[in-house]
Amino acid sequence: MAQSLRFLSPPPTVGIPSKLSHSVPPIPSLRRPFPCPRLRHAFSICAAASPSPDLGVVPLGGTAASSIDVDAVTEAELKENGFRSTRRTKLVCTIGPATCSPQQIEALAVGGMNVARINMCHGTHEWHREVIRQVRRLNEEKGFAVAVMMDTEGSEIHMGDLGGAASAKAEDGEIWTFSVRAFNSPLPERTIIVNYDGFAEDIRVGDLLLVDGGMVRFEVTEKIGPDVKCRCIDPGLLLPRANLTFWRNGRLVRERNAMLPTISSKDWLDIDFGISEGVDFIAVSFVKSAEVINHLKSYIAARCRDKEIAVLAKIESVDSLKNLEAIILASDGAMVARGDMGAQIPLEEVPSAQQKIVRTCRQLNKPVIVASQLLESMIEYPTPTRAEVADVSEAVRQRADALMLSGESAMGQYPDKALAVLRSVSLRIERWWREEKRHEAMELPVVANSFSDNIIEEICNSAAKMANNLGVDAVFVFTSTGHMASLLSRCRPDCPIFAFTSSTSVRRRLNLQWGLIPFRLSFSGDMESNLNRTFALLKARGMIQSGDLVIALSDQLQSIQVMNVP
Ligand SMILES: Nc1ncnc2c1ncn2[C@@H]1O[C@H](COP(=O)(O)OP(=O)(O)O)[C@@H](O)[C@H]1O
Ligand SMILES: C=C(OP(=O)(O)O)C(=O)O
Ligand SMILES: [K+]
Ligand SMILES: [Mg+2]
Repeated sequence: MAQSLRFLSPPPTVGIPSKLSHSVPPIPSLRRPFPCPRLRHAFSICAAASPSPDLGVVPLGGTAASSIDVDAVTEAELKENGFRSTRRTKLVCTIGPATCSPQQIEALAVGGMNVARINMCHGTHEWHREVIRQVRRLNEEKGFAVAVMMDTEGSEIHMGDLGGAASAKAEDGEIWTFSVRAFNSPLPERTIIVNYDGFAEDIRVGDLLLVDGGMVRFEVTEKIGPDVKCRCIDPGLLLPRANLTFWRNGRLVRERNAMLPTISSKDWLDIDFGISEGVDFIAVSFVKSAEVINHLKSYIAARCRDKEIAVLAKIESVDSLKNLEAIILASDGAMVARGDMGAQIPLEEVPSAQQKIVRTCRQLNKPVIVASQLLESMIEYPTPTRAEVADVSEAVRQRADALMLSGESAMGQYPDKALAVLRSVSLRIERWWREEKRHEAMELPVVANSFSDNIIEEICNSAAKMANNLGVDAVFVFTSTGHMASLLSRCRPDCPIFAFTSSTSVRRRLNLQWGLIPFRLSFSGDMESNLNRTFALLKARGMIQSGDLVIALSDQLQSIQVMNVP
C-alpha cells in the first residue's frame, strides 16, 4: 500500500524563467535602506571603560567579555531614528539564483533581512552549503545575526524539470501528457513527468489537475497506462518542479498520496545536511500531526546535543488545519504557507485560516511567519500592486512575527525593492497602529508548566504592561535561553525589546521574533554590573542616551527595574 515518491534530478541552479531572466540590479540608489555611511564597519563594540581605545576591533565572533555584538543596520537605525521607529515585524527572504552571491546576500541583510530561507525543493547541497556559509561569514564579519532556515521539500507531488527548459507555456485547449514513465531526454512534446508513482492510479477522468495551486489548470480526459492525458482549461506558464494537486467535485482529492510520509527519505538526507551545516530553523512542509514534529525534535536532540535547531511547522494542508493547536504546541513556531494552502482549501478560506494561525501562535507563545505571494507581482515589476500592500499591512496589523518573500527574492528581478516594500509598509503600519492605539489587548493564556516558569511569565506580562503605561523607551532583557525575551515579544509592547544573550545561536533564533533587537553580550548574575556595562557599551556607540527610560529584566533575577539611563 505504501507509495513512494521518485525524486527527479535537481534543476539547474540558476535556471530563471526566460521572461524573468535579467541580471539582478545592484542595490537601488533610490529608496536606499538606511542612508548610513558607516555600514562597512564591523560591530563588536568595546565598553567605553575598556582598556582598548579601538572601538570595533574586538575579535570577530565577539567572545571578548567587554564587547557587544550588533550589526551596523540596527545601530544606524537606533542612532538616527530612535527606539520608537525600529521595525518590529521581522523579514524572511528566500535565497535563490537572484540573490545567492555574497554581494546580494549582504544587500538583503543591509535591507533588513532577519532570516535567510533555503528551499530544499530546489538546488543541490553544494549550492545550499555555499549560501549558508555566506550568511555565516556575513554574520561573523559584520555583526549581523541573520538566521538560516532550511525548508524541507516534503512528500508533495510535483512535475519534473521540463527537460532543461526554463519554462513551458500551456495554451487553452492543448492536450498535455502527464506521465510517471522514465523518459530519456529530450522529452516528447507537451509531456510532463510526475514524481509520484501512484499518480495515474489515483487520478480519474474528469478530475481537475492544478499546477502551482491553480496558476495553470487541466482537465483529465483519458488514462492510458502510466500516461494521463489532460486538456488545458486555464492557460499559463509551467515552471520546473511546480507542484500538482487534483480536485474532484470541487474538493481536493486525497487518495493514497495522503499516506505518503511527511518527511520523505530525501527530506531526512536534507535534514542531516541541515544539522551538519548548523542551520537555525528547519521548517517542515505539509505537516499533518504533532507526532512528526515530536519525532524530528527528538531526532535533532539526539544528533546535536550542543546546538539547538528550532523546528517550524508549515501549516498548508487540510490535516494541519484540523490539528492546528496540537501541532503548534509541539513546534517551536509555525509558517502560514499560503501557497500550498490555497491549493488545498478554497482560496476564500485562506484569510480566516491565516488569522486563526497567527492568533493561536501568539497565544501559545510561538513565532509565526506569514508566507507566499505577499508581493508576487514584484517578481516582474518594480512596484507592488495596491492589493499586495494591503495584504502586507493586514499581516503586520495581525502582528505576525515575520513576513516572508519567496519567488520575489529567490528568482525575481527586484529582490531588494521587494524587501524595501516589506520594510517600509511594516514600519508605516506599525506606527499608524501605535498612534491610533488600535491594537486589541489579547487575552494571553498561561503557557508556563511550572511555578517558576509562571513567575517569569507574570513578570514579562507585567513589565510589558508597565512599559506601555509609563511610555518607556525600551525594555532590556538579559536572557540565556531566549525564553524570557520571547515571552516579552508575545505581549507585543509599544516599545522595542533589547534582548541580550551570550549565545550567538540564541541571538540568531531571536531574530525571527516580533519586536526583539537581539544583541550578543556576555553577562553575569550581577544585574547592577550588567546594566552599568550595557549602558556604557550602548552609550559609547550612541545607541542610547542619558535620560532614556528603560525597564530591565533578567531571567536570573525575579525583579522588574525601571530606571533612567545614567
Ligand atoms: N535554490 C534554488 N535554486 C533555483 N531556483 C530556486 C531556488 N530556490 C527558489 N527557486 C525559485 O524560486 C521560486 C520560488 O521559490 P519558493 O516559493 O520557495 O519555491 P516553490 O515555488 O517551489 O514553492 C521557485 O519556484 C524556483 O523557481
Ligand atoms: C511556503 C510555502 O511552501 P513552499 O514554497 O515550499 O511550497 C507555501 O506553500 O506557501
Ligand atoms: K519547501
Ligand atoms: Mg508549500
